[in-house]
Amino acid sequence: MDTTSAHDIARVLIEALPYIQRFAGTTVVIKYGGNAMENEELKNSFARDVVMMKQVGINPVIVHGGGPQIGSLLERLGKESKFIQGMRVTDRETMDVVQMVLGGLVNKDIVNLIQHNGGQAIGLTGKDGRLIKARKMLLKAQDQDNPALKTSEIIDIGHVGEVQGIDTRVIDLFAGSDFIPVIAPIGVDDNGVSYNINADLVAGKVAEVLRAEKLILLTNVAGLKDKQGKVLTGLTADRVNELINDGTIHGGMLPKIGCALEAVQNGVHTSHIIDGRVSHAVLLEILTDKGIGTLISKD
Ligand SMILES: Nc1ncnc2c1ncn2[C@@H]1O[C@H](COP(=O)(O)OP(=O)(O)O)[C@@H](O)[C@H]1O
Ligand SMILES: CC(=O)N[C@@H](CCC(=O)OP(=O)(O)O)C(=O)O
Repeated sequence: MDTTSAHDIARVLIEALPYIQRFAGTTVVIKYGGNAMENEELKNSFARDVVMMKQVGINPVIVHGGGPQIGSLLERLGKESKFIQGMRVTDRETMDVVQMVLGGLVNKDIVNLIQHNGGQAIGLTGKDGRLIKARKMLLKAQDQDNPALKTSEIIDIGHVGEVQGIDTRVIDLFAGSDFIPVIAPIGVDDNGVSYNINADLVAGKVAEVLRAEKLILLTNVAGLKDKQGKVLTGLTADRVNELINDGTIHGGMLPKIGCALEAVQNGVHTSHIIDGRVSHAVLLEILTDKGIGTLISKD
């Protein structure tokens, strides 16, 4: 190693020091999904980031998605994926596939990845310790002429749930230990019925109940963009509502921004929508002066 690169390393470590001091002992909830979960190099860089965070005293809690993985198994089984307002229509058979893919394949893959990169991880679904209490999502139909408006008609999308409550006791077990919890977004109701829940919604609620310092949502774009494609940051509720009303925010970004905003209004310090296609995106957000992506705060 020459002196220049040794100096670069020293500079980077020193830049990270105030952030390590500030965030040590806090909880950071990360929604892991998209490209960062499909590309080998990005998978390992994500796992290293999480292991590094834990090592410097931050408590990462991972909530993962897996929509594309569910879709590909359904396709192999000859079943078509159907989404209404961003939610997967989930009949009984689809619910079995969701549980196999999210609770089995994807969850254990992430646990394995973290272990392989030098950390300790435990995989959970919302059924373990009844961590995620769910209820059936009652989806209101959209007005045909104006999709931003909802009608009173309820559409039945099967076993799709929303979070009714999070029992933090299971997660609390890990706070003082070396283990990083990895949570699959499957919930259960009072009658033991299982529900498929959008992973962004679960991450937002988990961050709220844990009073997390940060909620970080990894996605496949550089952040929330304006109509010209410029990434916006430093957003508050008023500005986000303007961007929703003028149509700048639409599609999959709507629920994402919704839970990012709700989280900061319910006690999370900041929410971040960041680019999962960038290697070490999580560490760049947490431990550098510039940060990356879109930051949302209460005021
Ligand atoms: N204003 C916006 N800025 C950025 N992306 C937006 C915006 N409005 C809509 N989108 C769309 O939202 C998508 C992200 O949502 P989604 O695909 O559901 O993400 P993920 O699969 O990571 O949960 C982007 O790929 C983009 O197509
Ligand atoms: C109800 C609903 O739509 N659930 C999602 C759960 C997985 C998820 O949210 O995955 P991503 O974050 O990768 O999209 C689904 O079945 O696809």
